[in-house]
Amino acid sequence: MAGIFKFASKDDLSEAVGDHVLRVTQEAAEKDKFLVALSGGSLPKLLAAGLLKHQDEIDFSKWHVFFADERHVPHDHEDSNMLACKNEFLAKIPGIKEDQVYGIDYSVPVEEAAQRYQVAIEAVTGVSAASGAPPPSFDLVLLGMGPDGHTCSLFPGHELLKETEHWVAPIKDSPKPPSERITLTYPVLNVAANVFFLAAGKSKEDVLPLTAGLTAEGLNELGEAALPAARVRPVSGKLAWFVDEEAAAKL
Ligand SMILES: O=C1O[C@H](COP(=O)(O)O)[C@@H](O)[C@H](O)[C@H]1O
Repeated sequence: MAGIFKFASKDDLSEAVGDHVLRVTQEAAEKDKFLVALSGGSLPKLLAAGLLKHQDEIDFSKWHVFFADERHVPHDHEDSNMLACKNEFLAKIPGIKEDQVYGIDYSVPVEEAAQRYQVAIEAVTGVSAASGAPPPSFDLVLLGMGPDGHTCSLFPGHELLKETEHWVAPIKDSPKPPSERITLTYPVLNVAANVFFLAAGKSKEDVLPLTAGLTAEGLNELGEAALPAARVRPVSGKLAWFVDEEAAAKL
């Protein structure tokens, strides 16, 4: 089972995540690049206060910000995960410049957009998928989870859960609109150095025991039948869940 941190309110949760992000950046102080993947949904709002609180202590100049998943829409579209993150905190942090934030190319078909996003990750990390090298390790991946147990744009029962080759994949039939999206895949998620899930609210209470609360043995037994969020288990990185009391009611 992952480390689970439980809080009385969303504000407390946000503050704790901010403290942990600060700690992780301090631990990576000797690195010249800090690779982050952000999510959309409820996460940008949940994360904002905690992160902004530490904006003078975190060296954002090293940050390269990608999105764990993104909807195939223009950058100023209300469904854009990047826009949500910009509105909530990215645009409020002077240390993060426009060219440190990697949006998808929505002007090309979603398959091409996914491929180009992987190329963008290759360019920043210097790791080439074609060379057969293992995927690069993000320093910090911040994930949300839907009430159905999806995370990123990895949905229960979807073919993409079986992806073993690509780091970024397109999806054209997302059960949650909009239908076209790109998403990081397990090969890259599960080599991250730190994965933090943020989950708050009653709509998550039924799914928390099946994801955050699932033991390693339980995961082994379920195998591919486990919910997408439960299958994010970094092989040597750290996994932590930040949840509020409402979400944790059935844990
Ligand atoms: O569609 C998405 O949903 C998930 C979960 O969203 P939430 O509102 O239930 O937190 C989110 O993590 C993902 O980035 C987003 O594209």
